[in-house]
Amino acid sequence: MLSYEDAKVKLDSAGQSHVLRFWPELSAEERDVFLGELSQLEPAELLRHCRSAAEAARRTPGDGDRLCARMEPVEPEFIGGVKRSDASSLQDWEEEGFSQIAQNKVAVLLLAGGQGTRLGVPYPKGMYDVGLPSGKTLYRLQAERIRKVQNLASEKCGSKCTVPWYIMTSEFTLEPTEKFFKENSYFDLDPSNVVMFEQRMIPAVDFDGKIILEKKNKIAMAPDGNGGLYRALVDNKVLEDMERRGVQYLHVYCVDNILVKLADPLFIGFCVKKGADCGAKVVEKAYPSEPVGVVCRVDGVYHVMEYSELDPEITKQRHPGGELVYNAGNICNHFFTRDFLLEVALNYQDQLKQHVAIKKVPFVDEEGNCVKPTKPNGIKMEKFVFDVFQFSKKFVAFEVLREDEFSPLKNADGAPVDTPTTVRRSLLAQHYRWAVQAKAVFLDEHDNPITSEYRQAQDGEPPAVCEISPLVSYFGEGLEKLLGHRNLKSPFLLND
Ligand SMILES: CC(=O)N[C@H]1[C@@H](OP(=O)(O)O)O[C@H](CO)[C@@H](O)[C@@H]1O
Repeated sequence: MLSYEDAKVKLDSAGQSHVLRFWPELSAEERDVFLGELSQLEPAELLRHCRSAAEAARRTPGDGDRLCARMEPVEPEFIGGVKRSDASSLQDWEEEGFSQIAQNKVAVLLLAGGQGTRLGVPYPKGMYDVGLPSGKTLYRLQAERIRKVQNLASEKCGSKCTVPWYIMTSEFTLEPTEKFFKENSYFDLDPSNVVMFEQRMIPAVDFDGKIILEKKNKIAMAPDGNGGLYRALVDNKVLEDMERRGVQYLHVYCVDNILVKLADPLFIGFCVKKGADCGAKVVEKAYPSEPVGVVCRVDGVYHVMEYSELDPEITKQRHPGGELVYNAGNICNHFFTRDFLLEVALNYQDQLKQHVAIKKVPFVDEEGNCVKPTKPNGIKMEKFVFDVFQFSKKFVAFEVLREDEFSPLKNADGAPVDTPTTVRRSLLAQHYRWAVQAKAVFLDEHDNPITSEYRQAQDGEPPAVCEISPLVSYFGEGLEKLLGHRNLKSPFLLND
């Protein structure tokens, strides 16, 4: 254990002596906890971090503007996609994806270290129950899709296979996530194929580069952003684990999209066939200020400009036909080869840009009272997962349909978009469409078939409540024999 003297030297050398100012008031137990936390900080790194946070905070607005000035949209012909490609190419890519899955070469990696501040729940977002008839949480839906895609690949290719599930958590989410998985018997996945690891935390600092104390014996820490992935892969020897299992391709995604297609064979197959080392799924942006990053080029290199750093005027630009110029919305679904990740881990992870988020960070004042600030007082530095695209030798983008693949849970109910209500609706609307496509007939409360006109309603609640277990259908397939020409009453739940 670090001694008080060592901690003092460490903090003094990083210009952070104030961190110990409440030391005389702490109990023996509180001191131990504090020293335990401080022992994890490395002085040189700490100094660099605090300095660069303060510098970056001074520089941010101009920096974003400079990048925006060098942005260009990606050429439409560069983007592959569900609407853009012919049926036989789509089939070809999907078969390729299934074949790679069947050979145990594909894994999924979930980014689940975030605190879900906007959603406002004190537990990991993946544990959220959005109010589906089945009561399934986001984690359960994802686990069941993994089980189903494994089964589909095994059936199609005649060999039993596994899609390992890597889950990057943080200090906030690791314990509850582990507990939740155990309580739910790993959703019937083999626990040895679910690998949880933790990303690093870094201190939040004030505008002068001084570490913020959250309590008298606790530094305000925050996860290092989803780009902390690359460091965490090294810290936790995850790439070695992938090598042992023979995994070559990785589908990385963030936890909050209820429609996520885990290990999507079409996307994987597309990327593999194109010889890509790195890829991103995109959707057409819904409106100029939609909070999604934009896939574009900066100085000719593929890049995602994050919504928080985009000039609002640029987001409003339109082509003469009315379409947004920067239309390729990032849905945080990425493809990487293991070789590419290895190269990033070895050569580039230190070069990843630090993005600055100015936040309200709770702190202790001079008298030792805990204060919840009313205006931003601190800087959290974050790395972004997509900032490695610039190192790619062959980057591809693949456009998918929003109504089929993107509905994220970001905000609490009451907000206009991306709430438990909107994501529940998106899933139920998709399942309703699948059932209707499979020629099911929904009956209204008077036992009359719901008319086709009614069926086509896109906004709001679907005309009937229909939920289909991912264990029955991964993406709408195989439903005709189960639902074709059946009369169904709402709410209808199709379980395995
Ligand atoms: C750093 C990062 O990955 N940001 C992503 C991520 O942002 P959030 O701030 O987590 O909502 O998810 C968005 C899609 O839901 C995507 O558009 C954006 O680019």
